[in-house]
Amino acid sequence: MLAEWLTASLEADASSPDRPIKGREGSLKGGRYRIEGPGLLRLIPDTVGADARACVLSVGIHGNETAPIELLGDCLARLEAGLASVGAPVLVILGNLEAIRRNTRFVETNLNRLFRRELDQPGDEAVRARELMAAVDAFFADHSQLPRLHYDLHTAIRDSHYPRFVVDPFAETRTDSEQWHWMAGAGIQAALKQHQHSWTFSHYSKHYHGAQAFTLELGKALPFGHNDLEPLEPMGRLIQSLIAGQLPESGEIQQLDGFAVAVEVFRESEDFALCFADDIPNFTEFAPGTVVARDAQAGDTRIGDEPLKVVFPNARVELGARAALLVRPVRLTSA
Ligand SMILES: O=C(O)CCC(=O)N[C@@H](CCC(=O)O)C(=O)O
Ligand SMILES: [Zn+2]
Repeated sequence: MLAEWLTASLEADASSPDRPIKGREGSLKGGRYRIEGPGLLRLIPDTVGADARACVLSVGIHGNETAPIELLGDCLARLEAGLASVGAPVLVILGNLEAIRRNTRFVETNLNRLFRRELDQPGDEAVRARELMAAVDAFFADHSQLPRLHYDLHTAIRDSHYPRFVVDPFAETRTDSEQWHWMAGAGIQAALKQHQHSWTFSHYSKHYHGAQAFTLELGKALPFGHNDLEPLEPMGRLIQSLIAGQLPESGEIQQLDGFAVAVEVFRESEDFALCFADDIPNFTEFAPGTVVARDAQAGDTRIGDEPLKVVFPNARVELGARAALLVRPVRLTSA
């Protein structure tokens, strides 16, 4: 049943989405699972491992980013087959169910900009954001004695000079350097530190719950069945270690290239354009003086005295939304 949970969540009747599966429980090696609602599953250990974290693992916050869903599906299948065990409490989240069904990034609005407690807007994605925030709040409250962790797994729209990288959301709390070691051990190639609040799902867990929380970009967004999961095997092992309540494989910080956001470009008007080809890879560098964006209201965005690299460029975002990040190299420290 567990391996089918992802499929069952997607197949649930949209008019009564939780009817077929909510409340179902089953046993696993080392513990059990309980289905909490549509796209919400808890793994419950019999005994919590000495190195366990309270882990939130989310996928499908953007509906067309399928590789993380397949990766997590493989981890759940291994659990169900008794090839792996549960040793930590885990909340598994399948984010935007309707967008996954439609293989689209979102239906009405980008779910990954809605994770703020004051959110009062209507619409299906806002309803889902409130459900997911409540699920995370309840989960962390139930495990307040454990360190908190949230990995929100994504894939990027375009190719990248670093196919696998993490975004470290801005927050008052420090990022634990142990995380850089785990990321390096899991085949992550770069880390990008945010400079201001972004109201993404990982930011929610870091800002409101003090969790170690990241958005992980694991390759390029492709439809189900077209993903090459081989480069994600080390990430699969990291996830399996977290579920088992064990310390993951550790790599060297030097294996990760560090970056920090220098400029965030927002689309302020209908008359907005990015001044480079639509298909350039993430982390493409622009020389000082280059105009990278034109906006009828905000004016031109020109690279200043130092070269900057562009990440997540997207001219077709909603008005007021982020259209690109311009980033500079920084050193990741183990302090
Ligand atoms: O490839 C892209 O342009 C977007 C990929 C994606 O969905 N990225 C996340 C990053 C979230 C963050 O900044 O932490 C997003 O845009 O929501
Ligand atoms: Zn995404």
